[in-house]
Amino acid sequence: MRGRLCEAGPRGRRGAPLGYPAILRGAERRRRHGAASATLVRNKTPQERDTMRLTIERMAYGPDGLAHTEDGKAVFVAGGVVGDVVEARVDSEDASLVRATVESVVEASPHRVEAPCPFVGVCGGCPWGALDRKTQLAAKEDNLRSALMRIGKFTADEVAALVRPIRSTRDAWGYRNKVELAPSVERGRVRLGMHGRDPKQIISVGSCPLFEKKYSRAIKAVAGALGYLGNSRDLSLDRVGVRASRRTGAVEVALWTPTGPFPRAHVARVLEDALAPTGIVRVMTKGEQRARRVSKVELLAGEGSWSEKIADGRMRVSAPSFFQVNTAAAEILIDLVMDALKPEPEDLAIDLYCGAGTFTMPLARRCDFVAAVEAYGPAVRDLRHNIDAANLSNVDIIGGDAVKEFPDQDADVLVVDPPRAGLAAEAVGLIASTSARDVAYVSCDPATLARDLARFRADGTFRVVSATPVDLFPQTFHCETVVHLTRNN
Ligand SMILES: C[S@@+](CC[C@H](N)C(=O)[O-])C[C@H]1O[C@@H](n2cnc3c(N)ncnc32)[C@H](O)[C@@H]1O
Repeated sequence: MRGRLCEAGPRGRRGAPLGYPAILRGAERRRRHGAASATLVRNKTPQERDTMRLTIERMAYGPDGLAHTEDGKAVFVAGGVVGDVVEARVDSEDASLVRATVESVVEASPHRVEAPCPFVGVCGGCPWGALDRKTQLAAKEDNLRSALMRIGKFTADEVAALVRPIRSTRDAWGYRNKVELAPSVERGRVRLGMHGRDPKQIISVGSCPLFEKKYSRAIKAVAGALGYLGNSRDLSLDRVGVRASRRTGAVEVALWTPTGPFPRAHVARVLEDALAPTGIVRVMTKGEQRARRVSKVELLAGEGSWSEKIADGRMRVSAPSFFQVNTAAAEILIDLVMDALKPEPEDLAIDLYCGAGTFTMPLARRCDFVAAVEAYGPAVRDLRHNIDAANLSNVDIIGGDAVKEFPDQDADVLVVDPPRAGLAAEAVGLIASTSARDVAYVSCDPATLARDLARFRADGTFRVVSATPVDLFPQTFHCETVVHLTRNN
């Protein structure tokens, strides 16, 4: 196995991490399975579990490959890559679908590659890491087309005309400016690792090839320092965020804990010795585990927020605020939004779900005035800071819900970038009530995007000009899309 970047973890036969399918070769394959075939067979394993031989037909919108049983039932196959013939163990089955996990690859797909991490398929970070990039990109385009047809009810001809080729950056690995580590206790010792495919499982890794290459040491240093400290003191860590920028040199460690006593000075000293980050903060939360709210961000050492250069500006982002995890690909989003809106110096703009200002700042540099709406307090404060630091005085920052606090001012151009849930149902009518000539919809979920585009179509004020997928998250099924809508005449 090339380039073992991750250090420890669960291992199966031949030293492969558990969950990582064995690829059978030549005689061994023929002995165990006969000639590879696309037909499904059901055998009992020694553990009396059903296994199936399946051909993976395509990648699902999710971590798995998709296959079908002989009677046409969909099978979501963990560890399967489009084109593989696999022997898969059935994990669950109901009336409509089967979930299965690859036990062995009988016939490896020509699209299968060796990933630079042995935890592909075990760790939740890069479920498509064993699939070549070209096929990943094609699968993301297909998934967008499929959502627009199935959910948005666009015809195949309409979709063919609307969906542009996917845009991507060169970095297929090492692109993430942020990772999150979670604590676990193994044999009485505290460890920090990544969430597994099964989110309850924590995978101890020494580094992650998705994380910013220049700071590949950071994960091991933070996990080692906090694991060491956690064995002698109760840190009550919920999670630890590490953000790093090769452009500014900023490295921030954010420790998420409930309110209460915390060995601040000790933690800061140990982390500074281990990593010398530019900032260490503690994000204090309160409330029940599932619905914890941030009550305060406490500075432990250095700077209280992380900084990044993006497009023609610089942004500061505090630990709880959203920031696009792939800065170079986020610049493609900004270009696509500006290409769609073509803002003019006398234009009024609205930026809904604006975060810390990724689109607000480029709009403010090009337009006369921008009204920017964001619900999350820390992001509103970051936006205020970013606008001031950039000497921009033409932005009205509105803290609140994008629908309830929809700006009173009119707009010539408008951008929306909602979370995965997409737009609130009332948003389409509110957007249609402005005189905006063009709208850019930035989406991280093809399904809710397709639903919302159907709503725009039903409303009739705007029509879709183009939908451009952007590969913001290589090695995963996630895909960002920028849609350009223009006013119907
Ligand atoms: C996908 S992020 C985009 C942020 C920003 N446009 C960017 O690219 O950095 C979505 C943002 O919407 C905010 N948000 C979530 N629900 C909201 C709501 N109902 N009204 C306004 N903002 C909301 C989140 O806090 C988050 O900052």
